[in-house]
Amino acid sequence: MALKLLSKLRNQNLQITRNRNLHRLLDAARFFSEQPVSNLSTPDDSKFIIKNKQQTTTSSLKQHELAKFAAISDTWWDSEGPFKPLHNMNPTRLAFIRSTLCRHFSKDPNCARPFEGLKIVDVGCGGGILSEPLARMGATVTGVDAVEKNINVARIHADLDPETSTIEYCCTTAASYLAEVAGIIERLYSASLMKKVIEHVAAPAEFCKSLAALAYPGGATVISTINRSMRAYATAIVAAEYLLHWQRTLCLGISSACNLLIAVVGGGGGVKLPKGTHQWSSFLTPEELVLILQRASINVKEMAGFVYSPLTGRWSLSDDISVNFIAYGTKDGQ
Ligand SMILES: C[S@@+](CC[C@H](N)C(=O)[O-])C[C@H]1O[C@@H](n2cnc3c(N)ncnc32)[C@H](O)[C@@H]1O
Repeated sequence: MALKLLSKLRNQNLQITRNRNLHRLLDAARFFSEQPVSNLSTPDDSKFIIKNKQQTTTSSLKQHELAKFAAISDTWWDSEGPFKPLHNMNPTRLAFIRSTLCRHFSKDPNCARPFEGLKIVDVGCGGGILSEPLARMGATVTGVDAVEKNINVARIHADLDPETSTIEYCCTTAASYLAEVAGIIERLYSASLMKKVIEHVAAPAEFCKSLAALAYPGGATVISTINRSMRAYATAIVAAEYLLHWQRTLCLGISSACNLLIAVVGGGGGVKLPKGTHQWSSFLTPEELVLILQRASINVKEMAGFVYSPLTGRWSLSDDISVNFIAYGTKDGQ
């Protein structure tokens, strides 16, 4: 079984930024191929089981996570607020999405509206920070989020510009949305995207299955998330959520030391996040994500990391996937 999976992964011609990463992925594949899919879900899934007449499904919702986003929903478009990291990362993640989707759909990445003719679903769209530029690039965009306040903010903001007012926003989960469109090929998408969401859901494997099913056969999926590494713990949690909070109450000298530490470990992006935004145990390693996606009929073709430069205050794409990373995959079939 493990060997079959390994050779399948090798045959996929996975384009990963470093061979070292490819070996790590294959090693992990050997381990995870022996684990049932349910082991890749968080232990508190049982609280979120929804039963209906036909089947038992595991809901992707973590109510306490959703409450965190609802509480700060009016700050989505404040580029200096809690969502500053997402605003800062946007050009970099859009560059990856533009290059991979243009390659996949044979579009010209250099034209003004490269996504003309593509239907894209942005799952866990929040206030629409990513959905809006996708619409400006010509895509027909649907944004889906489980928090009503987020969807309201996204709708109001998108309506301010005729180019983004075309975005369709729905307050629902990926699974419920899928139940609506399942079996109607015209309602499926060229690409399904999920940015910084999987680390907030209860059942990542189920969630990815819904995400994959929203794309038509031969379509694409792009996912970004945070690696469950020690470095991610140091930067995305300790530095971004705690040190920068303490910094407010400490003297200037210590404050500079905090900044230096954050700059040295990198990846925190020099931004202050609300405490409890992330739970390290909910992060997935790239190896786990590849396996989960594979089981959802998505073959990961390319992966890249995001790194933050404290000198320029900017994010860029890198071969370092130890903290923030993004993956592009294609869906089986034509
Ligand atoms: C960190 S935000 C990311 C927002 C957006 N994708 C971006 O990168 O700009 C995570 C979003 O996922 C949403 N979310 C969490 N669990 C969800 C679920 N099961 N179904 C749909 N949305 C969910 C939250 O409400 C929140 O808006």
